[in-house]
Amino acid sequence: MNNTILEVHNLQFKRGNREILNIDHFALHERETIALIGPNGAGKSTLLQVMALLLKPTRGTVEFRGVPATHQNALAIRRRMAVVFQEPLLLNATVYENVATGLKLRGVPQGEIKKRVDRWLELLGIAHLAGRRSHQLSGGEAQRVSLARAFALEPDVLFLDEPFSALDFPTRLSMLNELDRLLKDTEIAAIFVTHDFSEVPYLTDRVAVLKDGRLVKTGTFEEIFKVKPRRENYITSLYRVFESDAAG
Ligand SMILES: Nc1ncnc2c1ncn2[C@@H]1O[C@H](COP(=O)(O)OP(=O)(O)OP(=O)(O)O)[C@@H](O)[C@H]1O
Repeated sequence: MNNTILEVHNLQFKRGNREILNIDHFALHERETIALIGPNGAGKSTLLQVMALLLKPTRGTVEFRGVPATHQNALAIRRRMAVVFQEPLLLNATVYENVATGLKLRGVPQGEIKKRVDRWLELLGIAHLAGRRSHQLSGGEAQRVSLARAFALEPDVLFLDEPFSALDFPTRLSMLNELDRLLKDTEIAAIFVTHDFSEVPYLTDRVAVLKDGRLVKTGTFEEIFKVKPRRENYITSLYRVFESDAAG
């Protein structure tokens, strides 16, 4: 496929002497959603942060639309990306200001900022919270703000690091469905990190399995799990994906 938006080559990431990641090649394509899964400590968050240019690899390259990231172009590339973390990390300000701030920093004109913020607060069902300060929000509301902030940036790539793991089950389910719809509508490419297999069928064109810092499998949901993706809880049947280390 030549519609690659983000790609890593010959990647190694070390903390001190300890190798955390060692990945020959991994690519995200335009409009694609990849679920990055693996056990605790496999290196999922680290890989996400390396791909989002928040951590510098010890060796190897991250390419954005075929251009290797360097010290000189990293900021410009990062402005084409947005990250949503497990903790919403909101500013101590109103919901509106939280969504608007990134746009101000990017020099988006005032009128356009208002249009975009209003649109995304509406789409995420939090328009009524625009004037509410961040510390007065529930966990689910705060994560909606965090998603609105990311989508309002109109990124080319969205990184999601276990964004819903702190939410209760019904909230998580509705957020997964909404996020799936928003990604389809906007055609933003995304990497979604989760260690909860029940989330995988919601946001997946392909699945990448990371174990001990290595990519042990990539493929469609069916190729990886040998079952059709259905939006229900697969927890027990899906553990077999970790039984083999064969790359694929
Ligand atoms: N700041 C840090 N300093 C030292 N080691 C770290 C740091 N952050 C992560 N690690 C180590 O790097 C390895 C990979 O961590 P990472 O958070 O990327 O894994 P993960 O797959 O996202 O795990 P989880 O599912 O538990 O979130 C782990 O062994 C972890 O202990």
